[in-house]
Amino acid sequence: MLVLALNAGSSSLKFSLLDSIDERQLFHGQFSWAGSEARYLCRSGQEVVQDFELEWRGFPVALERLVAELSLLLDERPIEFVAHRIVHGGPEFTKPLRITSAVETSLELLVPLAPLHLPGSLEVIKAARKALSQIPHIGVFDTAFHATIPAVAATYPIPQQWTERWQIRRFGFHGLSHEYCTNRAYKILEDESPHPRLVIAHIGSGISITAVEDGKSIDTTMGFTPLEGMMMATRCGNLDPGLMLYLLRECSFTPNELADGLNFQSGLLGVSGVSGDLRRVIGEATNGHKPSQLAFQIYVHRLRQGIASMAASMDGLDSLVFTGGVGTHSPLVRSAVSDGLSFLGIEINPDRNRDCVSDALISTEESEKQVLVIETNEELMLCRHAVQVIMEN
Ligand SMILES: Nc1ncnc2c1ncn2[C@@H]1O[C@H](COP(=O)(O)OP(=O)(O)O)[C@@H](O)[C@H]1O
Ligand SMILES: CC(=O)OP(=O)(O)O
Ligand SMILES: [Mg+2]
Repeated sequence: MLVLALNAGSSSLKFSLLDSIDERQLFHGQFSWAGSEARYLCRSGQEVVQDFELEWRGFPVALERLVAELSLLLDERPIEFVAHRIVHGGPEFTKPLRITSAVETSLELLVPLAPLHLPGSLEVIKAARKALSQIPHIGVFDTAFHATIPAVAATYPIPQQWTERWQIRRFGFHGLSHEYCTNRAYKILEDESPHPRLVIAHIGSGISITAVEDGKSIDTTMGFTPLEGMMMATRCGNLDPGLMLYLLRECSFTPNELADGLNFQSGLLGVSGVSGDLRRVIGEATNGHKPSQLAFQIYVHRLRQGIASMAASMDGLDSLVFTGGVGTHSPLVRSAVSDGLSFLGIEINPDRNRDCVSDALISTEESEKQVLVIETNEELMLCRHAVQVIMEN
């Protein structure tokens, strides 16, 4: 069966066409949300078979064009179902399911919990259900992998009545990526130890670091929303809640202004004043731009704290995994972060780190803990979960 997997993130929409039988990825590409133009590559394995530009007039146009291009390339072999990554499932959705109009309506209510993600996701779902109306569409939730987080790590220390009345918990995100990396790391490390305790650092536009024990998520740095935790591209990450009260009460911010500032104007962009794209921040920092240098330092400082805190949740770690756009492609970030973690028994080999083509081990032979770089594959997890839903129904 051919499955179209659509992964709507905060900075991009990635797509893959997979054969669910042998899990081969026939085409893979991505649109950038930013700008008025979208460019994508269709890949068959590593070989670029299509490379063309689209005029960006919203996702519906792009999707129609994509479906048309794919059917030509597939020689009319039909797409049999679509799997959608949905970042927030809230308390209601903890398992993958078939998307109906009622599900869409429930997801609209969750938009305030993931304002950077769900509006784009809903646009994608609506357009895809229209363009491919005859086939099932399955929603797979980023939050689902974290349903195993125990109360001690999932509960905020706020009045219990609030927690119960508004079903508040630390949900956690990037579940598809953490799940993929868990399976992949276990496979790579199978000769080393049977059930290594993993700290998985997913570092992309959004960042979450997860503690995985016996294959299960037991703690993670993102919480009720994807705003908690690390400093991100445009998101602030952890703040003193007292600061938000101060900004609201004393500095005449409205809740909407605060939400906009913390989601879209903070993080790397906010501190550097340059960009949320780490490559640009590093470029400016190298040229001596002081705010970009500070942005990079805070970014790394908080990543070290996040990794160490996840290790503490498991009484230590056996292996550290870097993944996500930055984790996979930036030797600089991996070495800067690891340099401050020698107290955890982490030591990376500079040559392996620099030359690494993932998936690879980059720790030294002497390092007490293994450090891996894994190229995540959220689209494959989307396909697997969606197939399960189709089989069960
Ligand atoms: N070589 C690199 N060095 C630093 N950052 C990189 C590099 N390659 C990609 N990135 C960053 O990765 C981010 C995208 O990560 P990704 O996980 O693909 O994003 P998304 O969160 O949209 O899924 C971009 O913001 C880009 O800055
Ligand atoms: C949850 C989240 O932040 O996702 P992304 O990194 O894809 O924006
Ligand atoms: Mg992503």
